[in-house]
Amino acid sequence: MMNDQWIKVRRDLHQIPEIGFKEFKTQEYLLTYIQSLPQQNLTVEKWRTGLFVFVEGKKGEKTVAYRTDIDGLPIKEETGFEFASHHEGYMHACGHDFHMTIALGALTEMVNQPPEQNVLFIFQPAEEGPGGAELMLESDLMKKYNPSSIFALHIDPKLPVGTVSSKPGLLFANTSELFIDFKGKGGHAAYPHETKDMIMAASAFNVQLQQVVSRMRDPLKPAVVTLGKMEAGTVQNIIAEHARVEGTIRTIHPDSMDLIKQGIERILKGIETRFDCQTSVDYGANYYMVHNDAEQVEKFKDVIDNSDISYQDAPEAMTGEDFGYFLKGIPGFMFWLGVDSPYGLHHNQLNPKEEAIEVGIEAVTKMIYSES
Ligand SMILES: CC(=O)N[C@@H](CCC[C@H](N)C(=O)O)C(=O)O
Repeated sequence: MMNDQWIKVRRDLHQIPEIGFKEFKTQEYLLTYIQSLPQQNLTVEKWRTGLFVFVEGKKGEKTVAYRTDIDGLPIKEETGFEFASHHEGYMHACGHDFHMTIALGALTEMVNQPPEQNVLFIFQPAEEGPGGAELMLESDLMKKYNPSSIFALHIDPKLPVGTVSSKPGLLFANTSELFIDFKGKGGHAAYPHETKDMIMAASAFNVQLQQVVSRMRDPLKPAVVTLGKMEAGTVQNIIAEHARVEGTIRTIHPDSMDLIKQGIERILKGIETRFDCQTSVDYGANYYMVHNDAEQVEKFKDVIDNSDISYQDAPEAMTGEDFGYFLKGIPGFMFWLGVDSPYGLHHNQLNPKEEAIEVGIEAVTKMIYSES
């Protein structure tokens, strides 16, 4: 396929973003495309809203796995693209439309020119949450295919097109979601002394939360705590009886995660006493760090050095990726693919350059063909 045909696939997928475990149209689109390929060395199996696609190699002594994520985000797209999301309030703002297109491109090449070794393409749901990787890793299908190595990519808006980047060891952080509810006695805005104001409670919590990283965490162990959403109240003249904050915790060291959670819970105890209210905390999805296998990264570097693509050493990032679970079970790595967008990941105007699709397909296929 020429690049403009891949651009069409990317744009088709861009129009149908769906959130974790609801990727029904996406799965259908992927299946329709995959079923249009010659099927002689292919086995396609559904797993919830994802897919396992096995390509039998010529020797077939071992299996290398390549994973793409397939879900979108609950963000209202503001790109103004003619191919913008058809799903109001949802957008492929993390590049999974690119990731899927590149996986389909690499799969097509594997079908047309079978590799020496088997390849397992994993189309994984729910990367943004609640997490599909850990469940897929534990699935019977994964046990059946039992890959000996695994890799994946993520688009990088800050890198130029034609560049990939990775590093041995830690690439992405450990993450935990954070959801906290505050409940108290609401009431008339004119009688604050008869109420427990949950806007005040949540606001006081947010201010104290900043001290978890600045005062409770070991400064030599990097961490981030961010609240991305806050909701409270019903109308301007009623004191809110309920407030909710939603956020994420990121740490480089797995043990810092527990300490930060303990710090949050201590602050919440204080908030309960001070505001005479109840709080409840839920840590949602927790992702294990992405820790790259040094040998696999070295091999990838060699493969890229023998191509027109440039390789850069990547810094560690506070991004999270449940691909880390696959790497906990199988040696492998993740790399960044340069897409040169003025807007970053999770931005409503993310605009990755489509020329990067071909670069991604080349990097992935070259890595797979290097398995002799
Ligand atoms: C690559 C990327 O942007 N990944 C997401 C993963 C989200 C994990 C989870 N929902 C959380 O917020 O902890 C990221 O936000 O880094």
